[in-house]
Amino acid sequence: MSTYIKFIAPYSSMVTVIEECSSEVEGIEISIEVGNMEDGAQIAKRAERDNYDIIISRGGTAQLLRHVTRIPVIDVTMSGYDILRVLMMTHEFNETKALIGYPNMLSGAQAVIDLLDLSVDLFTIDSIDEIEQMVYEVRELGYQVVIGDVGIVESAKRHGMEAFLIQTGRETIIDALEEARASDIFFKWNFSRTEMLSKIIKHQDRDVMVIDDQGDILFEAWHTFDRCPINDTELAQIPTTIDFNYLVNWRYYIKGHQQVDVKVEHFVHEETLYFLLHFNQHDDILNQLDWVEQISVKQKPTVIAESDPMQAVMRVIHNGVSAHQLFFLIGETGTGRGLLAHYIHHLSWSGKTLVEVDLSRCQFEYLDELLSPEVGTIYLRHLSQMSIERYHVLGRFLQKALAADKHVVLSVNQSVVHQFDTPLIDRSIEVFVPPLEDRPEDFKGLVTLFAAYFHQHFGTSVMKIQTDVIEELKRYEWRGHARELKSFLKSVVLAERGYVLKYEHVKKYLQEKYSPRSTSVYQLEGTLEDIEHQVIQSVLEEENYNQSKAAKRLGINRSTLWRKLKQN
Ligand SMILES: Nc1ncnc2c1ncn2[C@@H]1O[C@H](COP(=O)(O)OP(=O)(O)OP(=O)(O)O)[C@@H](O)[C@H]1O
Repeated sequence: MSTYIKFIAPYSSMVTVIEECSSEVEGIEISIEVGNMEDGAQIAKRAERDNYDIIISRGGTAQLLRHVTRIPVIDVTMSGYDILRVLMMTHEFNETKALIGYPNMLSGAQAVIDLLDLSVDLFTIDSIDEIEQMVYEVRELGYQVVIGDVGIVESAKRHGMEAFLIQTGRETIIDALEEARASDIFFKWNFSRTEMLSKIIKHQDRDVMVIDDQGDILFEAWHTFDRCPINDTELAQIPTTIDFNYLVNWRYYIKGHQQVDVKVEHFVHEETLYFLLHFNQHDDILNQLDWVEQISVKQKPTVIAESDPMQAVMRVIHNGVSAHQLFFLIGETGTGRGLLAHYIHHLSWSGKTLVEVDLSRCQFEYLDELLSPEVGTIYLRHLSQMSIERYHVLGRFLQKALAADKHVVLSVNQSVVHQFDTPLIDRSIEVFVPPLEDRPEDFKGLVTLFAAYFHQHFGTSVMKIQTDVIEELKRYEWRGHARELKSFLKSVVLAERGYVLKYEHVKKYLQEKYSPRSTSVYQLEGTLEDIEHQVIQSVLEEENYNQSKAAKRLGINRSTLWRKLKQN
């Protein structure tokens, strides 16, 4: 793209030199007019209307033009050569000579005069307004010849003096033309970049970024995000992995539980490739499904397994986890199947998410969403409440899940392997989780663990449990297994003020719990949540730990009941 230059020459003899020089600078189209000061100002105004890119002029005229036009004005500053030429030319004259000019021009002139031992005196002016007065004073001082710029020469002539104009040489004009061209390129580049960025802002794109082909950031604006949600390495990879056959490329990043979608558009501007990135936080669909709960298992779950049957369970899990992906945890509700599912997940996928799925309420058309890369283990519950026709859909999903390298854990009350195809079953293990009465050796560990848990979570004071408390607890029938034991213990330790959980105390609570009146007499201690929990436990007991029946009686749905049970 050419640079259109209006050269306003302050004197006519400059025109020929400019014409000669203009062919030596590439990329310019030049139009020359002669006009000093006010005449020059009129030319500049016309040049602005005619859309010239840049004006070049000299000295006082250039200074004046900067006030009358918005087009950039380049000043052809006088060089040492220009001054040297005029001084050499006037050297032969014997008349006394005065060089009048602005300070910047005179400092160079003084050096030339000193070096060549010339007889010229210098007189400084700071503005055009001082010209007349200075020329008058110089004449009064007896000087016969005046050297200077156009304004000074004209004034000297008016005062009847001999005057020599400092002419601009070729090299100075070429310098000015090159400067005009370089400045114009810079202005245009800057202008179009600003225009491009303002277009982006006008579109009100909120989370956007413009990067160049090196991945360097030129512009960024954030609204949903605090800052760029992808890291520097990911950002730098974008330009190198774009398919230019498409106007728009997409990139997806998993950040925690969120998916970040990046729409990448590319465009060429001034021969440079740029990328416009729009960032979107992808709605986490799993979050919206109320039959799915996403859990991050950060710590290895503590599983009490002192008893032989529980040790056998742990051995099966440890030995099977590397070669098997599908686990059937067979046992009654409250025996710890959920805890074991977390444990299995932690063994292989501690950095990923575990999703708990309530099959009784599952929308099967969304099941594939569970196969997203951040999910490590899928824990399926309430299979018995899923309609039998769904088995083949579930079977297909299990195959896909195993192919996607997930672990799947199913908690069931009895063996269901006969419902599935052989290829699936070959990759599965059945783990029989024993009822609490079959593992009395675990009571001590469980009671200690639960007491510590309540101390941590509710600030209860019990730190130590008397041995006969454990023995007493073993004698009772815990139909809700570990969950019921935990719940009972919660009521007891909440009421306890001392550090030691004593036999008499526990005995009293057990009697109340198992007396016919117990279901309607609640401990009105603790928070509203604690009292609610006692009510839930009583109803569960009365319904023989059938959660569906209990939920129905309490007027809440099954998943709410389950969540409430889990909170404790
Ligand atoms: N062996 C164990 N060691 C430590 N805690 C246990 C153990 N077994 C069960 N628990 C605790 O008892 C409570 C009930 O266990 P869990 O929820 O795992 O049972 P579940 O068999 O999954 O029952 P449901 O299917 O009804 O939820 C949980 O708080 C769990 O942490």
